[in-house]
Amino acid sequence: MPQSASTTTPTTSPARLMDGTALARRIVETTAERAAAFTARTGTSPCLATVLVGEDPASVTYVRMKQNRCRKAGIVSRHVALPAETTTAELVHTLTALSTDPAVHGILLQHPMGEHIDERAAFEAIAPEKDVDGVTLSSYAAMSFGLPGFQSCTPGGIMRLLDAYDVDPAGSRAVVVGRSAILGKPVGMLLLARDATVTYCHSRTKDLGAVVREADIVVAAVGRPELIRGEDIKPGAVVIDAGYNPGNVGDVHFASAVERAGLITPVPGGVGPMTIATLMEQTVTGAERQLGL
Ligand SMILES: Nc1nc2c(c(=O)[nH]1)N[C@@H](CN(C=O)c1ccc(C(=O)N[C@@H](CCC(=O)O)C(=O)O)cc1)CN2
Repeated sequence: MPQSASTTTPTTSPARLMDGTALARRIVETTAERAAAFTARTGTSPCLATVLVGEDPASVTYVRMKQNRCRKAGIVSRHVALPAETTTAELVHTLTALSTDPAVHGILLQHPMGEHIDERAAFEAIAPEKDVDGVTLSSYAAMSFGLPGFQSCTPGGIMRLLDAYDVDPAGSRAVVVGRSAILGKPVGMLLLARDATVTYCHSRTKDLGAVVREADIVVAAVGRPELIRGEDIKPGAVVIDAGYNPGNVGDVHFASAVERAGLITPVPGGVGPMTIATLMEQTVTGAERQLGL
């Protein structure tokens, strides 16, 4: 029976790890079966277009990881590499072309894209039915109302992890540290849609530690290495570390947090693999929907 995060018993033993690698592997296996069935029925494979502006080394790595996972899942990947000086208009043109190409079922625009680009204009050039990374306003509306639609991949992956570990957000106090468009904001919306009481913290939040100490579920999504420390974790809380920092360091100081949390995601091996598994799954869902299957 799902456990409400607000009723998990405070613990004095180290937290249980939430194994994102294992869950992601199972999701990709199931996705590969669905992709094979799609190919058998339609004579064409699900296709994900990845778009990268510039050559930021971390982004290059993430896109490569997505392409590798596509191969495992039986998804064709088509990559569009654009120079760093690409304008918003040029990027919008590329995304519009992919949006109208019937051979492409999903579009991933790697983030960040460079300060000169109007990020919202770029994301909105992705057709909602191909928005398998959950970044358009249409997808945000679906997430905030708890309606079917594509979820932002890291937030969607986090919700899957909570479900897999029988954590029911309903009635719990969830604190999201960070308010980015692809992570903090949407994960808060998904938690709210599942009846958590959600607080967002950000750079202007006063006494961050005091707010975090109230949380039954903490989602750290701010991109500040080891910002959240064990002393700020309520005993028995569920701690989700969604921080991507150089050197595979999360936003949570793992060694101290693991001593207080009830459940905790490691970095690496927690939220990261779930991000890509969610992308694979949603790409096949997009392909199925577009062909009316
Ligand atoms: N358009 C998007 N841009 C970005 C997203 C996103 O979901 N959509 N998320 C992040 C980065 N990211 C994917 O793009 C990502 C980061 C990390 C991982 C991951 O699996 N990390 C591994 C460790 C990897 C390693 O060993 O080098 C882990 O945590 O276990 C996946 C995806 C920003 N941009």
